[in-house]
Amino acid sequence: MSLKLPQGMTISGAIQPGFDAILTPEALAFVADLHRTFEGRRQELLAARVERTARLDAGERPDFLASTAHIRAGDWKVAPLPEALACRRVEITGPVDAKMVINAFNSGADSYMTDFEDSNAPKWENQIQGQINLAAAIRRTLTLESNGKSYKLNDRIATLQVRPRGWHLDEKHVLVDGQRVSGGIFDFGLFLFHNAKEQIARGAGPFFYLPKMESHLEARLWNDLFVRAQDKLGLPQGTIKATVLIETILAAFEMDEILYELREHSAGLNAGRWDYIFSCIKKFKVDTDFCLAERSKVTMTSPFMRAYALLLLKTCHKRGAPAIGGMSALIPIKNDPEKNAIAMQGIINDKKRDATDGYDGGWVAHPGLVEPAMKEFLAVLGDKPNQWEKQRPDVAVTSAQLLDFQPETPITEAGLRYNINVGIHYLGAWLAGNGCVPIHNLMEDAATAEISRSQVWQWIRSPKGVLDDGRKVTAAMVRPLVAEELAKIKATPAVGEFDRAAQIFEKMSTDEAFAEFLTLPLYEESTF
Ligand SMILES: CC(=O)SCCNC(=O)CCNC(=O)[C@H](O)C(C)(C)COP(=O)(O)OP(=O)(O)OC[C@H]1O[C@@H](n2cnc3c(N)ncnc32)[C@H](O)[C@@H]1OP(=O)(O)O
Ligand SMILES: O=CC(=O)O
Ligand SMILES: [Mg+2]
Repeated sequence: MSLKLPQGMTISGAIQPGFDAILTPEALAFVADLHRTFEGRRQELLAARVERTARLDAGERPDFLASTAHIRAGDWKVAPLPEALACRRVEITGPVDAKMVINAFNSGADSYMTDFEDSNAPKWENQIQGQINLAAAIRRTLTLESNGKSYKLNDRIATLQVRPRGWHLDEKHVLVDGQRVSGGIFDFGLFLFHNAKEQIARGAGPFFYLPKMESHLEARLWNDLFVRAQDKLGLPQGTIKATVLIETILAAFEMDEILYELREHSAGLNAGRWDYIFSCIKKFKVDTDFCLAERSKVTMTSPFMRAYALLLLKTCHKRGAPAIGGMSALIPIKNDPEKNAIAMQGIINDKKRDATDGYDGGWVAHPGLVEPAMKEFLAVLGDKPNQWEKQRPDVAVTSAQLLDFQPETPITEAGLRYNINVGIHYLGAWLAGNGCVPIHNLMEDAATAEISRSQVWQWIRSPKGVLDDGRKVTAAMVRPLVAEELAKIKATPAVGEFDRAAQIFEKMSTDEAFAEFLTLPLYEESTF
């Protein structure tokens, strides 16, 4: 099947039946316009990340910006939100395949964040089929027959929010004037073009989640993109609403500024804890003083995570914006009631803490978690849809608290093996086109896997990368463990390209250079 493409655009992805309904000449022309208008700025902002990294590597430490002190001190609020975004006690998230989409919409959650990002491997087919699924779901025509089960949408479904890819990712199958299009612009542009008017007519949307930003200038780029997109499509300015994930340590110092940049389009902030931990490791990876304990010991009650969560909450409510909690990686455990009860208690504790702090809602990974999470928010909110009015004058978070990276211990052989095992398993699944998998009874996606692989890299290099029995973590220690953990994974029924994944994992952990994102070399490597 061939497509009619706008001038200057080429598409190398296979055009399967039905893809032409999404890749229409008009929608592609809209994407090309956004690309031509904003690609220069995206590249400048990506270059600014590289410069900032060099300064951090040389010992600079982030702080609240002097140049934007007036914004932090100012008395302003974000624009009022539509009714459809007032109640977000439980938000379920998940990748864009048809079964997940239907199950998430029907899950009983208030909201559903559909994910072209952390939980989705950006295979060309996943991206376009995901757009097809969402367009059909919005029009209430999405159905599926699978494994003898019939899936269709309930009368009452969750409010949709869409997470496009972050600024660092390209869509390699689509070139405009010989340049790759930004993955985020591609996902956002196609979704908005096909669905904005339909969603407005139905009373909810278009709403987005924006990932992995590192500065308020990156938020300004999204805002400018929204303004142009609304103009081009004849949508009233301010129609688009977006929640920003604060999931980098640098963005934590610019929460007010990010809300301010997006104030006509803001739907608040979300505490994206997994990428946040990864970002801390990445940004301070060469600091010989910095070294976090093994993954399982770094939690929302660790000092730097607690400071970040409270600052996010306080900032949002001061600005009249929702504060949404992140996701525990715990998921229901089948066939083991005891372990399952412990996992459920973990979810309960997580949501209870967020709700009691003042958060308006939080994310869950699985439909089986909607009810327990909802119970904790209902216990605090009662009949109210949110607690935006809850201010936290008692909270005063300093730079030092945001940078108080405890705990540093323990690092055990089991923790090292765990990181290697999860890293290989996740990479293997991703290369096979699956961006979210259960591993050792936890949800693993691109963000959680980043922690695993970056810890191994850092422990090899940091003088503090020492096991609790006194052995220094080294490349020579890691290499045989890679082989052993690979063998364990291959002995399970798990599906993935594990041999290749183990090679990539070993190279990424032992190479001198640190790969900025796991998904960048993987995307180039992948056959999709
Ligand atoms: C760091 C971050 O970015 S967090 C946000 C990104 N991560 C996510 O969104 C996590 C999404 N969650 C998932 O992908 C899955 O829950 C997994 C991979 C963790 C576990 O999946 P599974 O092993 O298939 O779970 P399980 O077998 O218990 O699923 C039971 C049912 O629930 C469905 N289900 C599970 N998770 C979800 C979900 N998030 N949304 C919708 N449906 C879901 C399954 O499709 C299955 O449906 P079926 O009974 O009709 O066949
Ligand atoms: O996207 C969420 C995160 O925790 O990372
Ligand atoms: Mg994330």
